[in-house]
Amino acid sequence: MSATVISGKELAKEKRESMKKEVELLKKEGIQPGLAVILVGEDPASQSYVKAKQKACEETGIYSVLHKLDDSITEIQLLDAIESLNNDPLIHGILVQLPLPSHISEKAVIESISPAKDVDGFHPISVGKMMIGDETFLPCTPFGIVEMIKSQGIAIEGKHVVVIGRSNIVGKPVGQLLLNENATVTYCHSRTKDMKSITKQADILVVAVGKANFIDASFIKEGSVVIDVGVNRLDTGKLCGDVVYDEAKEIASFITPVPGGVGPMTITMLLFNTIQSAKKLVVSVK
Ligand SMILES: Nc1nc(=O)c2c([nH]1)NC[C@@H]1CN(c3ccc(C(=O)N[C@@H](CCC(=O)O)C(=O)O)cc3)C=[N+]21
Repeated sequence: MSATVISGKELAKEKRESMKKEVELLKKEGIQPGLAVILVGEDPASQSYVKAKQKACEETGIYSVLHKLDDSITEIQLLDAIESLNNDPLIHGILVQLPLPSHISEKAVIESISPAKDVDGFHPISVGKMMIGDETFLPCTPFGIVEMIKSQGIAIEGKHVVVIGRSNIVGKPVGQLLLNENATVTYCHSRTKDMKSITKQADILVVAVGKANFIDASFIKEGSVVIDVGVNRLDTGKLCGDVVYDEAKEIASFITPVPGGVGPMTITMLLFNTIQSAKKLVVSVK
């Protein structure tokens, strides 16, 4: 039997429609959610992601500003730009597009963003709160993945989740969020021995490696849920995930496609976090 395809694109569309209504109501209260995106340099992939984020803001009624900075900028200049956005009352969310040029410390930059405007959820304060289950901005890709799983009525509690990848922006936090939902979580990574024997036990397999065709059908348990976080641009220009989709689709019960899967949900949760941030301000003004 062929798996049910979880369309991130469709779910994103639904969520963005209801967020648009929420933004209209907020505007009536005199507040328009505002997102600032900082892009350093000319990387074509980063440029296209940033464009997609801006378009999504526009469609939802969120105010967005793009700060395009030359890649010769110094770290101090970038930190100054962030500081002025931290103090800008029209801005509720700040996103610095990663990766940054190698002469700039990503750690210093992330830590300079006010935790109150950290809509990416990358600041150590946000990460710590997520870890202990306190309310905070959740990182957009992991948050989007949890929403996709829940949208299908799939129970997470008690399930064996296997995450392949341990990056700070996807692998580690997606495991933590699913643990918070009472899953049993195992992490696999480049030093894992006999990865297949572990992934074969996964009820929910999250693949965040960044290598095209890394996971074929032989790694997947019959009837499992396969979440493909990979965004790999092939030489042909085609975008593909980390999973051999056509094979996996015949074994899994649910699968996310690339494109049209996790990517559009990442942007949607960024909009969600920006609206949440603006709402906190409304409450504090009242
Ligand atoms: N501070 C920061 N926050 C991020 O959230 C962040 C980042 N830096 N750096 C880069 C990654 C990557 N990322 C994606 C978002 C959407 C799609 C997306 O919507 N992809 C479409 C296809 C897009 C295309 O065709 O190129 C899809 O999968 O259907 C992909 C990748 C956010 N990132």
